[in-house]
Amino acid sequence: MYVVGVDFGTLSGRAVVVRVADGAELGSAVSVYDHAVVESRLPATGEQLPPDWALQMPGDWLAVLRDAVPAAVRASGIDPAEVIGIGTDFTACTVLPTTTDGTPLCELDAFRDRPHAYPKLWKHHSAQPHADRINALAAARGETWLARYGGKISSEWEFAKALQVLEEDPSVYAAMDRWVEAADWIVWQLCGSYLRNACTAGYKGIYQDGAYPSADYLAALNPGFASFVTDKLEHEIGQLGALAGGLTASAAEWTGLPEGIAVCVGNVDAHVTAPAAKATEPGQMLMVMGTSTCHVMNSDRLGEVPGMCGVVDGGIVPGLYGYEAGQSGVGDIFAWHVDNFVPASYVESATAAGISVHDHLTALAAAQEVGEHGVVALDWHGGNRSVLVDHELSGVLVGTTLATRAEDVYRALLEATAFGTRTIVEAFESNGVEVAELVVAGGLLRNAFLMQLYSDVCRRPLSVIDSEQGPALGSAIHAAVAAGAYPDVHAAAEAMGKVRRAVYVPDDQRATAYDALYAEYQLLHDHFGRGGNDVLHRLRDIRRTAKESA
Ligand SMILES: Nc1ncnc2c1ncn2[C@@H]1O[C@H](COP(=O)(O)OP(=O)(O)O)[C@@H](O)[C@H]1O
Ligand SMILES: O=C(CO)[C@@H](O)[C@@H](O)COP(=O)(O)O
Repeated sequence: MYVVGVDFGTLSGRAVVVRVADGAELGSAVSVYDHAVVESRLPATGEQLPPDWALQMPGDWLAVLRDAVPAAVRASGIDPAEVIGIGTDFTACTVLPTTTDGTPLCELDAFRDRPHAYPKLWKHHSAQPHADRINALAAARGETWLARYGGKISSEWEFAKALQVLEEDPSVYAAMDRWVEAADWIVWQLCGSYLRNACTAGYKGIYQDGAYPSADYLAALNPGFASFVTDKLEHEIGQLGALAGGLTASAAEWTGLPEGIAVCVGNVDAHVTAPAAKATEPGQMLMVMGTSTCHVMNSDRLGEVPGMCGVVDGGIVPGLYGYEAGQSGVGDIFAWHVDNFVPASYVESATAAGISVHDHLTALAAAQEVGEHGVVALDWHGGNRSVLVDHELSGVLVGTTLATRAEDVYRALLEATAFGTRTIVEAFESNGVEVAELVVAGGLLRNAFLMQLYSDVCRRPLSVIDSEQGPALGSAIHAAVAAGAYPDVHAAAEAMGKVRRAVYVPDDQRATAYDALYAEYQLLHDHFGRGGNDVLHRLRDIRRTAKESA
Protein backbone atom coordinates (compact mmCIF):
# COMPACT_ATOMS: atom_id res chain seq x y z
CA MET A 1 0.00 0.00 0.00
CA TYR A 2 1.15 3.51 -0.84
CA VAL A 3 0.27 7.10 -0.08
CA VAL A 4 1.00 10.32 -1.93
CA GLY A 5 2.17 13.48 -0.19
CA VAL A 6 2.10 16.85 -1.96
CA ASP A 7 3.99 19.89 -0.67
CA PHE A 8 2.93 23.28 -2.05
CA GLY A 9 5.97 25.56 -1.52
CA THR A 10 6.67 29.17 -2.39
CA LEU A 11 7.90 28.55 -5.94
CA SER A 12 6.91 24.98 -6.73
CA GLY A 13 4.89 21.98 -5.65
CA ARG A 14 6.45 18.54 -5.05
CA ALA A 15 4.74 15.16 -4.94
CA VAL A 16 6.18 12.00 -3.45
CA VAL A 17 4.96 8.41 -3.46
CA VAL A 18 5.60 6.71 -0.14
CA ARG A 19 5.28 3.11 1.04
CA VAL A 20 2.95 2.92 4.03
CA ALA A 21 4.83 0.13 5.80
CA ASP A 22 8.19 1.88 6.23
CA GLY A 23 8.09 5.36 4.68
CA ALA A 24 10.27 4.40 1.72
CA GLU A 25 10.09 7.17 -0.91
CA LEU A 26 9.66 5.47 -4.25
CA GLY A 27 9.23 8.33 -6.67
CA SER A 28 8.87 12.09 -6.70
CA ALA A 29 8.28 14.97 -9.11
CA VAL A 30 8.29 18.74 -8.98
CA SER A 31 6.07 21.21 -10.76
CA VAL A 32 7.38 24.76 -10.87
CA TYR A 33 4.66 27.42 -10.69
CA ASP A 34 4.35 29.25 -14.01
CA HIS A 35 3.77 32.58 -12.30
CA ALA A 36 6.11 31.96 -9.34
CA VAL A 37 5.39 34.79 -6.90
CA VAL A 38 3.50 37.74 -8.37
CA GLU A 39 5.31 40.67 -6.77
CA SER A 40 5.56 43.42 -9.32
CA ARG A 41 2.78 43.30 -11.95
CA LEU A 42 -0.64 41.66 -12.06
CA PRO A 43 -0.46 39.16 -14.95
CA ALA A 44 -4.05 39.86 -16.09
CA THR A 45 -3.53 43.60 -16.62
CA GLY A 46 0.14 44.42 -16.21
CA GLU A 47 -0.83 46.77 -13.38
CA GLN A 48 2.08 47.64 -11.09
CA LEU A 49 1.57 46.26 -7.57
CA PRO A 50 2.43 48.37 -4.52
CA PRO A 51 5.53 47.52 -2.44
CA ASP A 52 5.50 44.43 -0.21
CA TRP A 53 2.80 42.66 -2.19
CA ALA A 54 3.10 38.93 -2.97
CA LEU A 55 0.31 37.11 -4.79
CA GLN A 56 -0.11 33.67 -6.32
CA MET A 57 -2.24 32.07 -9.02
CA PRO A 58 -4.54 29.18 -8.06
CA GLY A 59 -4.08 27.64 -11.52
CA ASP A 60 -0.40 27.08 -10.71
CA TRP A 61 -1.39 25.01 -7.68
CA LEU A 62 -3.81 22.86 -9.69
CA ALA A 63 -1.06 22.24 -12.24
CA VAL A 64 0.87 20.48 -9.47
CA LEU A 65 -2.01 18.01 -9.07
CA ARG A 66 -2.16 17.48 -12.82
CA ASP A 67 1.59 17.27 -13.48
CA ALA A 68 3.67 16.43 -10.41
CA VAL A 69 1.34 13.82 -8.90
CA PRO A 70 1.07 11.58 -12.00
CA ALA A 71 4.77 12.11 -12.73
CA ALA A 72 5.69 10.99 -9.20
CA VAL A 73 3.50 7.90 -9.56
CA ARG A 74 5.12 7.10 -12.90
CA ALA A 75 8.60 7.58 -11.43
CA SER A 76 7.78 5.23 -8.55
CA GLY A 77 6.76 2.42 -10.88
CA ILE A 78 3.85 1.43 -8.62
CA ASP A 79 0.34 0.58 -9.70
CA PRO A 80 -1.80 3.67 -8.90
CA ALA A 81 -4.58 1.30 -7.79
CA GLU A 82 -2.47 0.55 -4.69
CA VAL A 83 -2.55 4.17 -3.48
CA ILE A 84 -4.84 4.47 -0.44
CA GLY A 85 -4.59 8.15 0.39
CA ILE A 86 -3.30 11.61 -0.46
CA GLY A 87 -2.17 14.33 1.95
CA THR A 88 -1.16 17.91 1.25
CA ASP A 89 0.60 20.79 2.93
CA PHE A 90 0.89 24.42 1.98
CA THR A 91 2.74 27.58 2.81
CA ALA A 92 0.79 29.65 5.29
CA CYS A 93 -0.79 32.01 5.82
CA THR A 94 -1.53 31.94 2.11
CA VAL A 95 -5.15 32.95 1.82
CA LEU A 96 -7.72 33.72 -0.85
CA PRO A 97 -11.22 35.10 -1.30
CA THR A 98 -13.70 32.65 -2.81
CA THR A 99 -17.38 32.20 -3.53
CA THR A 100 -19.42 29.66 -1.52
CA ASP A 101 -18.40 26.85 -3.86
CA GLY A 102 -14.70 27.66 -3.53
CA THR A 103 -14.22 29.48 -6.85
CA PRO A 104 -11.39 32.00 -6.38
CA LEU A 105 -12.69 35.54 -6.97
CA CYS A 106 -9.70 36.22 -9.21
CA GLU A 107 -11.06 33.66 -11.67
CA LEU A 108 -14.34 35.55 -12.15
CA ASP A 109 -14.36 38.00 -15.05
CA ALA A 110 -15.65 40.75 -12.80
CA PHE A 111 -12.62 40.52 -10.53
CA ARG A 112 -9.74 39.41 -12.75
CA ASP A 113 -8.31 42.93 -12.82
CA ARG A 114 -8.48 43.44 -9.02
CA PRO A 115 -5.26 42.66 -7.14
CA HIS A 116 -7.17 42.03 -3.91
CA ALA A 117 -9.13 39.22 -5.59
CA TYR A 118 -5.96 37.10 -5.82
CA PRO A 119 -4.46 34.77 -3.21
CA LYS A 120 -2.12 36.60 -0.87
CA LEU A 121 1.02 34.56 -0.36
CA TRP A 122 2.45 34.16 3.17
CA LYS A 123 5.09 36.77 2.39
CA HIS A 124 2.62 39.44 1.30
CA HIS A 125 3.75 41.96 3.93
CA SER A 126 1.83 45.11 3.08
CA ALA A 127 -0.82 44.60 5.74
CA GLN A 128 1.55 45.72 8.50
CA PRO A 129 -0.43 48.91 9.29
CA HIS A 130 -3.53 46.69 9.69
CA ALA A 131 -1.63 44.27 11.93
CA ASP A 132 -0.40 47.21 14.02
CA ARG A 133 -4.00 48.33 14.62
CA ILE A 134 -5.11 44.78 15.39
CA ASN A 135 -2.35 44.52 18.00
CA ALA A 136 -2.79 47.94 19.57
CA LEU A 137 -6.54 47.47 19.96
CA ALA A 138 -6.21 43.92 21.31
CA ALA A 139 -3.62 45.09 23.84
CA ALA A 140 -5.74 48.08 24.88
CA ARG A 141 -8.82 45.89 25.38
CA GLY A 142 -6.88 43.13 27.13
CA GLU A 143 -7.96 40.49 24.59
CA THR A 144 -6.89 37.20 26.17
CA TRP A 145 -5.95 35.56 22.86
CA LEU A 146 -3.11 38.01 22.23
CA ALA A 147 -0.72 36.27 24.64
CA ARG A 148 -1.17 33.02 22.70
CA TYR A 149 0.58 34.82 19.83
CA GLY A 150 3.48 36.13 21.87
CA GLY A 151 1.76 39.52 22.19
CA LYS A 152 1.53 40.28 18.47
CA ILE A 153 -0.45 39.11 15.47
CA SER A 154 1.59 39.06 12.27
CA SER A 155 0.76 41.02 9.14
CA GLU A 156 1.12 37.67 7.33
CA TRP A 157 -2.03 36.25 8.88
CA GLU A 158 -5.71 35.92 8.04
CA PHE A 159 -7.10 38.88 10.01
CA ALA A 160 -4.54 41.48 8.92
CA LYS A 161 -4.82 40.46 5.27
CA ALA A 162 -8.63 40.42 5.37
CA LEU A 163 -8.79 43.85 7.00
CA GLN A 164 -6.54 45.12 4.24
CA VAL A 165 -8.98 43.78 1.62
CA LEU A 166 -11.93 45.39 3.37
CA GLU A 167 -10.27 48.78 3.61
CA GLU A 168 -8.50 48.86 0.25
CA ASP A 169 -11.06 47.13 -2.00
CA PRO A 170 -14.44 46.94 -0.25
CA SER A 171 -16.14 45.48 -3.33
CA VAL A 172 -13.85 42.44 -3.30
CA TYR A 173 -14.48 42.09 0.42
CA ALA A 174 -18.25 42.30 -0.11
CA ALA A 175 -18.14 39.74 -2.93
CA MET A 176 -16.14 37.13 -1.07
CA ASP A 177 -18.19 34.47 0.65
CA ARG A 178 -15.23 32.75 2.22
CA TRP A 179 -11.71 33.73 3.26
CA VAL A 180 -9.92 30.43 2.69
CA GLU A 181 -6.46 29.21 3.56
CA ALA A 182 -4.82 27.75 0.46
CA ALA A 183 -4.05 24.69 2.63
CA ASP A 184 -7.82 24.10 2.88
CA TRP A 185 -8.64 25.25 -0.64
CA ILE A 186 -6.50 22.52 -2.21
CA VAL A 187 -8.19 19.86 -0.05
CA TRP A 188 -11.53 21.31 -1.10
CA GLN A 189 -10.48 20.79 -4.75
CA LEU A 190 -9.45 17.22 -4.01
CA CYS A 191 -12.45 15.97 -2.06
CA GLY A 192 -15.17 18.57 -2.57
CA SER A 193 -15.47 19.38 1.15
CA TYR A 194 -14.37 22.51 2.93
CA LEU A 195 -12.81 22.04 6.37
CA ARG A 196 -10.58 24.51 8.18
CA ASN A 197 -7.52 22.60 9.39
CA ALA A 198 -6.73 22.99 13.10
CA CYS A 199 -3.20 24.18 12.32
CA THR A 200 -3.91 27.25 10.20
CA ALA A 201 -7.16 28.00 12.04
CA GLY A 202 -5.14 28.21 15.25
CA TYR A 203 -1.89 29.82 14.17
CA LYS A 204 -3.07 32.04 11.35
CA GLY A 205 -6.78 32.42 12.10
CA ILE A 206 -6.72 33.34 15.83
CA TYR A 207 -8.91 30.34 16.75
CA GLN A 208 -8.24 29.59 20.42
CA ASP A 209 -10.20 27.44 22.88
CA GLY A 210 -13.02 27.07 20.36
CA ALA A 211 -13.49 30.78 19.63
CA TYR A 212 -12.37 33.56 17.30
CA PRO A 213 -11.96 37.25 18.27
CA SER A 214 -15.35 38.68 19.22
CA ALA A 215 -17.64 40.72 16.97
CA ASP A 216 -17.29 43.56 19.48
CA TYR A 217 -13.55 43.65 19.04
CA LEU A 218 -13.81 43.44 15.25
CA ALA A 219 -16.37 46.25 15.15
CA ALA A 220 -14.01 48.42 17.14
CA LEU A 221 -11.33 47.79 14.50
CA ASN A 222 -13.70 48.76 11.71
CA PRO A 223 -17.51 48.57 11.89
CA GLY A 224 -17.53 46.88 8.48
CA PHE A 225 -15.37 44.08 9.92
CA ALA A 226 -17.76 43.17 12.76
CA SER A 227 -19.20 40.10 11.06
CA PHE A 228 -15.97 38.94 9.38
CA VAL A 229 -15.83 35.75 11.46
CA THR A 230 -19.47 34.76 11.10
CA ASP A 231 -19.85 35.84 7.46
CA LYS A 232 -16.55 34.85 5.88
CA LEU A 233 -14.30 32.79 8.14
CA GLU A 234 -15.98 30.43 10.58
CA HIS A 235 -16.31 26.87 9.36
CA GLU A 236 -16.02 23.30 10.60
CA ILE A 237 -12.54 22.50 11.93
CA GLY A 238 -10.67 19.35 10.84
CA GLN A 239 -8.01 17.80 13.09
CA LEU A 240 -4.59 17.06 11.61
CA GLY A 241 -4.36 13.55 10.18
CA ALA A 242 -8.15 13.25 9.99
CA LEU A 243 -10.10 12.27 6.90
CA ALA A 244 -11.46 15.25 4.96
CA GLY A 245 -13.31 13.13 2.38
CA GLY A 246 -12.84 10.86 -0.62
CA LEU A 247 -11.02 11.86 -3.82
CA THR A 248 -13.60 13.21 -6.28
CA ALA A 249 -13.94 11.93 -9.82
CA SER A 250 -12.46 15.10 -11.29
CA ALA A 251 -9.52 15.10 -8.89
CA ALA A 252 -9.00 11.42 -9.68
CA GLU A 253 -8.78 12.38 -13.34
CA TRP A 254 -6.25 15.16 -12.67
CA THR A 255 -4.02 13.04 -10.48
CA GLY A 256 -4.47 9.59 -11.99
CA LEU A 257 -5.24 8.24 -8.51
CA PRO A 258 -8.26 6.05 -7.67
CA GLU A 259 -11.52 7.88 -7.03
CA GLY A 260 -12.69 7.73 -3.40
CA ILE A 261 -9.29 7.24 -1.73
CA ALA A 262 -8.69 9.11 1.54
CA VAL A 263 -7.96 12.83 1.30
CA CYS A 264 -6.37 14.10 4.49
CA VAL A 265 -7.22 17.39 6.24
CA GLY A 266 -4.87 20.16 5.10
CA ASN A 267 -1.71 21.13 6.92
CA VAL A 268 1.17 23.62 6.86
CA ASP A 269 4.54 22.84 5.29
CA ALA A 270 6.49 23.29 8.50
CA HIS A 271 4.14 21.61 10.96
CA VAL A 272 3.47 18.63 8.71
CA THR A 273 7.20 17.90 8.62
CA ALA A 274 7.49 17.17 12.36
CA PRO A 275 6.47 13.49 12.06
CA ALA A 276 8.60 13.09 8.92
CA ALA A 277 11.61 14.06 11.05
CA LYS A 278 10.41 12.05 14.05
CA ALA A 279 10.15 15.31 15.98
CA THR A 280 6.74 14.94 17.59
CA GLU A 281 7.81 14.54 21.23
CA PRO A 282 7.77 17.51 23.65
CA GLY A 283 10.93 19.63 23.41
CA GLN A 284 11.99 18.52 19.94
CA MET A 285 12.24 21.77 17.98
CA LEU A 286 12.05 21.23 14.22
CA MET A 287 13.53 23.96 12.05
CA VAL A 288 12.31 23.85 8.48
CA MET A 289 14.94 25.88 6.71
CA GLY A 290 14.34 27.08 3.17
CA THR A 291 13.16 30.40 1.76
CA SER A 292 12.18 31.15 5.35
CA THR A 293 12.63 29.16 8.54
CA CYS A 294 9.78 27.89 10.66
CA HIS A 295 10.52 26.63 14.14
CA VAL A 296 7.85 24.23 15.40
CA MET A 297 7.83 22.28 18.64
CA ASN A 298 5.42 20.30 20.77
CA SER A 299 5.18 20.70 24.51
CA ASP A 300 2.93 19.31 27.20
CA ARG A 301 2.69 22.71 28.84
CA LEU A 302 0.92 25.87 27.75
CA GLY A 303 3.37 28.75 28.07
CA GLU A 304 3.53 32.30 26.83
CA VAL A 305 6.68 33.18 24.95
CA PRO A 306 6.90 36.85 23.99
CA GLY A 307 7.35 37.21 20.25
CA MET A 308 6.56 33.61 19.32
CA CYS A 309 4.19 33.17 16.37
CA GLY A 310 1.77 31.20 18.46
CA VAL A 311 0.84 28.25 20.63
CA VAL A 312 -2.08 26.09 19.50
CA ASP A 313 -3.62 23.06 21.19
CA GLY A 314 -3.22 20.26 18.63
CA GLY A 315 -1.49 22.66 16.23
CA ILE A 316 1.21 20.15 15.25
CA VAL A 317 -0.12 16.83 16.54
CA PRO A 318 -3.41 16.27 18.32
CA GLY A 319 -3.03 16.13 22.13
CA LEU A 320 -0.03 18.42 22.63
CA TYR A 321 0.49 22.17 22.58
CA GLY A 322 2.25 23.11 19.35
CA TYR A 323 4.52 26.15 19.36
CA GLU A 324 5.59 28.03 16.26
CA ALA A 325 8.21 30.72 15.77
CA GLY A 326 10.01 31.72 12.64
CA GLN A 327 12.23 33.90 10.50
CA SER A 328 10.55 35.41 7.44
CA GLY A 329 13.70 35.55 5.37
CA VAL A 330 16.53 33.01 5.43
CA GLY A 331 17.33 31.41 2.04
CA ASP A 332 15.54 34.42 0.58
CA ILE A 333 18.20 36.70 2.07
CA PHE A 334 21.04 34.59 0.68
CA ALA A 335 19.30 34.64 -2.72
CA TRP A 336 18.94 38.43 -2.53
CA HIS A 337 22.68 38.76 -2.10
CA VAL A 338 23.50 36.22 -4.82
CA ASP A 339 21.08 37.82 -7.28
CA ASN A 340 22.08 41.44 -6.71
CA PHE A 341 25.56 41.89 -5.29
CA VAL A 342 27.86 39.25 -6.70
CA PRO A 343 30.38 40.37 -9.33
CA ALA A 344 30.32 38.65 -12.73
CA SER A 345 33.75 37.11 -12.06
CA TYR A 346 32.26 35.08 -9.17
CA VAL A 347 29.46 33.81 -11.38
CA GLU A 348 32.03 32.84 -14.02
CA SER A 349 34.17 30.97 -11.47
CA ALA A 350 31.11 29.13 -10.16
CA THR A 351 30.06 28.19 -13.69
CA ALA A 352 33.58 27.02 -14.55
CA ALA A 353 33.63 24.84 -11.42
CA GLY A 354 30.16 23.51 -12.24
CA ILE A 355 28.71 24.66 -8.90
CA SER A 356 26.07 27.17 -7.86
CA VAL A 357 26.99 30.70 -6.84
CA HIS A 358 25.72 29.80 -3.34
CA ASP A 359 28.20 26.93 -3.18
CA HIS A 360 31.02 29.07 -4.55
CA LEU A 361 30.44 31.83 -1.99
CA THR A 362 30.04 29.24 0.76
CA ALA A 363 33.39 27.64 -0.10
CA LEU A 364 35.13 31.04 -0.01
CA ALA A 365 33.38 32.01 3.22
CA ALA A 366 34.17 28.68 4.84
CA ALA A 367 37.89 29.30 4.41
CA GLN A 368 37.72 32.20 6.89
CA GLU A 369 38.15 32.24 10.65
CA VAL A 370 35.09 33.25 12.68
CA GLY A 371 34.84 37.05 12.72
CA GLU A 372 37.58 37.56 10.11
CA HIS A 373 35.27 39.51 7.81
CA GLY A 374 34.58 42.11 10.51
CA VAL A 375 30.92 42.41 9.56
CA VAL A 376 27.66 41.87 11.45
CA ALA A 377 24.22 41.80 9.80
CA LEU A 378 20.62 41.82 10.96
CA ASP A 379 18.49 39.26 9.14
CA TRP A 380 15.40 41.40 8.64
CA HIS A 381 15.31 41.78 4.85
CA GLY A 382 11.92 40.06 4.90
CA GLY A 383 10.93 41.75 8.17
CA ASN A 384 11.00 40.03 11.54
CA ARG A 385 8.50 37.30 12.39
CA SER A 386 9.98 36.36 15.79
CA VAL A 387 10.67 37.77 18.33
CA LEU A 388 9.98 41.35 17.28
CA VAL A 389 7.02 40.57 14.99
CA ASP A 390 7.45 43.58 12.74
CA HIS A 391 7.51 43.39 8.96
CA GLU A 392 8.51 47.01 8.53
CA LEU A 393 11.97 46.29 9.87
CA SER A 394 14.63 45.81 7.22
CA GLY A 395 18.14 44.44 6.82
CA VAL A 396 21.20 46.01 8.41
CA LEU A 397 24.86 45.48 7.60
CA VAL A 398 27.61 47.06 9.70
CA GLY A 399 31.38 46.89 9.55
CA THR A 400 31.93 46.92 5.79
CA THR A 401 35.15 48.45 4.46
CA LEU A 402 36.67 48.87 1.03
CA ALA A 403 38.18 45.41 1.57
CA THR A 404 34.81 43.70 2.14
CA ARG A 405 34.11 41.07 -0.49
CA ALA A 406 30.95 39.32 -1.67
CA GLU A 407 31.79 36.19 0.35
CA ASP A 408 32.24 38.26 3.52
CA VAL A 409 28.76 39.67 3.25
CA TYR A 410 27.38 36.25 2.31
CA ARG A 411 28.92 34.72 5.42
CA ALA A 412 27.66 37.59 7.59
CA LEU A 413 24.16 36.96 6.25
CA LEU A 414 24.40 33.22 6.99
CA GLU A 415 25.56 34.10 10.51
CA ALA A 416 22.80 36.67 10.99
CA THR A 417 20.15 34.03 10.33
CA ALA A 418 21.83 31.70 12.83
CA PHE A 419 21.83 34.49 15.41
CA GLY A 420 18.12 35.00 14.65
CA THR A 421 17.50 31.34 15.44
CA ARG A 422 19.52 31.55 18.67
CA THR A 423 17.41 34.56 19.70
CA ILE A 424 14.27 32.45 19.21
CA VAL A 425 15.61 29.41 21.11
CA GLU A 426 16.69 31.64 24.00
CA ALA A 427 13.25 33.31 24.08
CA PHE A 428 11.60 29.90 24.54
CA GLU A 429 13.99 28.73 27.23
CA SER A 430 13.94 31.96 29.20
CA ASN A 431 10.15 31.74 29.32
CA GLY A 432 10.08 28.23 30.69
CA VAL A 433 9.48 26.24 27.50
CA GLU A 434 12.36 23.80 27.25
CA VAL A 435 14.05 23.13 23.91
CA ALA A 436 15.65 19.70 24.26
CA GLU A 437 16.76 19.02 20.70
CA LEU A 438 17.16 20.87 17.39
CA VAL A 439 16.16 18.93 14.29
CA VAL A 440 16.62 20.40 10.80
CA ALA A 441 14.64 19.81 7.62
CA GLY A 442 14.34 21.79 4.38
CA GLY A 443 16.34 22.80 1.35
CA LEU A 444 19.11 24.56 3.28
CA LEU A 445 20.32 21.19 4.57
CA ARG A 446 22.28 21.07 1.34
CA ASN A 447 24.68 23.62 2.83
CA ALA A 448 26.77 21.66 5.35
CA PHE A 449 28.80 24.75 6.29
CA LEU A 450 25.58 26.56 7.22
CA MET A 451 24.47 23.60 9.35
CA GLN A 452 27.77 23.53 11.25
CA LEU A 453 27.51 27.29 11.72
CA TYR A 454 24.03 26.91 13.31
CA SER A 455 25.33 24.15 15.58
CA ASP A 456 28.26 26.35 16.68
CA VAL A 457 26.17 29.50 17.13
CA CYS A 458 23.43 27.70 19.07
CA ARG A 459 25.95 25.52 20.95
CA ARG A 460 23.75 22.49 20.33
CA PRO A 461 23.93 19.32 18.27
CA LEU A 462 21.75 19.32 15.15
CA SER A 463 19.76 16.26 14.14
CA VAL A 464 18.84 16.06 10.50
CA ILE A 465 15.82 14.68 8.68
CA ASP A 466 16.83 11.77 6.45
CA SER A 467 14.68 12.80 3.50
CA GLU A 468 14.94 15.43 0.81
CA GLN A 469 11.17 15.75 0.73
CA GLY A 470 10.39 16.49 4.38
CA PRO A 471 7.03 18.26 3.98
CA ALA A 472 5.81 15.91 1.24
CA LEU A 473 6.84 12.89 3.35
CA GLY A 474 5.03 14.47 6.31
CA SER A 475 1.92 14.91 4.17
CA ALA A 476 2.17 11.27 3.11
CA ILE A 477 2.43 10.23 6.78
CA HIS A 478 -0.73 12.20 7.56
CA ALA A 479 -2.43 10.59 4.55
CA ALA A 480 -1.58 7.14 5.94
CA VAL A 481 -3.29 8.09 9.22
CA ALA A 482 -6.32 9.51 7.39
CA ALA A 483 -6.56 6.28 5.39
CA GLY A 484 -6.62 4.27 8.62
CA ALA A 485 -3.24 2.55 8.18
CA TYR A 486 -2.01 3.85 11.58
CA PRO A 487 -3.96 4.79 14.70
CA ASP A 488 -2.35 8.24 15.05
CA VAL A 489 0.41 10.52 13.78
CA HIS A 490 2.92 9.40 16.47
CA ALA A 491 2.61 5.77 15.40
CA ALA A 492 2.86 6.65 11.72
CA ALA A 493 5.91 8.84 12.44
CA GLU A 494 7.61 5.99 14.29
CA ALA A 495 7.19 3.69 11.27
CA MET A 496 7.58 6.16 8.40
CA GLY A 497 9.66 9.10 9.74
CA LYS A 498 13.42 9.37 9.17
CA VAL A 499 16.03 11.19 11.21
CA ARG A 500 19.77 11.06 11.84
CA ARG A 501 20.58 12.24 15.36
CA ALA A 502 23.35 14.73 16.22
CA VAL A 503 24.85 14.89 12.75
CA TYR A 504 26.46 18.26 13.52
CA VAL A 505 27.99 18.93 16.95
CA PRO A 506 29.26 22.30 18.16
CA ASP A 507 32.94 23.12 18.19
CA ASP A 508 33.73 24.86 21.46
CA GLN A 509 36.36 27.21 20.08
CA ARG A 510 34.20 28.44 17.22
CA ALA A 511 31.18 28.67 19.50
CA THR A 512 33.10 30.98 21.82
CA ALA A 513 34.19 33.15 18.90
CA TYR A 514 30.57 33.33 17.69
CA ASP A 515 29.43 34.36 21.18
CA ALA A 516 31.30 37.65 20.68
CA LEU A 517 29.60 38.28 17.33
CA TYR A 518 26.23 37.28 18.78
CA ALA A 519 26.67 39.86 21.53
CA GLU A 520 27.10 42.51 18.83
CA TYR A 521 24.06 41.14 16.97
CA GLN A 522 22.00 41.47 20.14
CA LEU A 523 23.06 45.09 20.60
CA LEU A 524 22.09 45.93 17.01
CA HIS A 525 18.89 43.87 17.33
CA ASP A 526 17.65 45.86 20.29
CA HIS A 527 18.94 49.17 18.99
CA PHE A 528 17.19 48.94 15.63
CA GLY A 529 14.31 46.68 16.63
CA ARG A 530 13.27 47.80 20.09
CA GLY A 531 13.20 51.56 19.72
CA GLY A 532 16.87 52.52 20.36
CA ASN A 533 16.76 54.16 16.96
CA ASP A 534 13.65 53.96 14.82
CA VAL A 535 15.52 54.68 11.61
CA LEU A 536 14.25 51.52 9.85
CA HIS A 537 10.64 52.60 10.28
CA ARG A 538 11.44 56.14 9.20
CA LEU A 539 13.09 54.80 6.06
CA ARG A 540 9.94 52.78 5.30
CA ASP A 541 7.87 55.94 5.62
CA ILE A 542 10.23 57.91 3.42
CA ARG A 543 10.08 55.13 0.81
CA ARG A 544 6.28 55.07 0.94
CA THR A 545 6.03 58.84 0.53
CA ALA A 546 8.49 58.83 -2.36
CA LYS A 547 6.62 56.03 -4.13
CA GLU A 548 3.27 57.72 -3.63
CA SER A 549 4.51 60.96 -5.15
CA ALA A 550 6.19 59.15 -8.07
N1 LIG B 1 23.84 26.24 -1.34
C1 LIG B 1 22.95 27.05 -0.76
N2 LIG B 1 23.23 27.65 0.40
C2 LIG B 1 22.36 28.46 1.01
N3 LIG B 1 21.13 28.73 0.52
C3 LIG B 1 20.79 28.16 -0.63
C4 LIG B 1 21.67 27.30 -1.34
N4 LIG B 1 21.04 26.91 -2.46
C5 LIG B 1 19.82 27.48 -2.45
N5 LIG B 1 19.67 28.23 -1.35
C6 LIG B 1 18.46 28.97 -0.93
O1 LIG B 1 17.47 28.00 -0.59
C7 LIG B 1 16.18 28.57 -0.74
C8 LIG B 1 15.20 27.53 -1.26
O2 LIG B 1 15.00 26.57 -0.29
P1 LIG B 1 14.01 25.36 -0.52
O3 LIG B 1 13.87 24.63 0.77
O4 LIG B 1 14.50 24.59 -1.68
O5 LIG B 1 12.65 26.10 -0.96
P2 LIG B 1 11.29 26.44 -0.16
O6 LIG B 1 11.63 27.11 1.12
O7 LIG B 1 10.58 27.39 -1.09
O8 LIG B 1 10.59 25.16 0.03
C9 LIG B 1 16.33 29.76 -1.66
O9 LIG B 1 15.96 30.90 -0.94
C10 LIG B 1 17.84 29.79 -2.01
O10 LIG B 1 18.33 31.09 -1.93
O1 LIG C 1 5.01 30.53 7.65
C1 LIG C 1 5.01 29.39 7.28
C2 LIG C 1 4.39 28.38 8.09
O2 LIG C 1 3.76 28.90 9.20
C3 LIG C 1 5.62 28.93 5.99
O3 LIG C 1 4.62 28.39 5.21
C4 LIG C 1 6.30 30.02 5.26
O4 LIG C 1 7.34 30.47 6.05
C5 LIG C 1 6.84 29.55 3.91
O5 LIG C 1 7.71 28.47 4.04
P1 LIG C 1 8.89 28.14 2.96
O6 LIG C 1 10.01 29.04 3.27
O7 LIG C 1 8.33 28.33 1.58
O8 LIG C 1 9.24 26.70 3.24
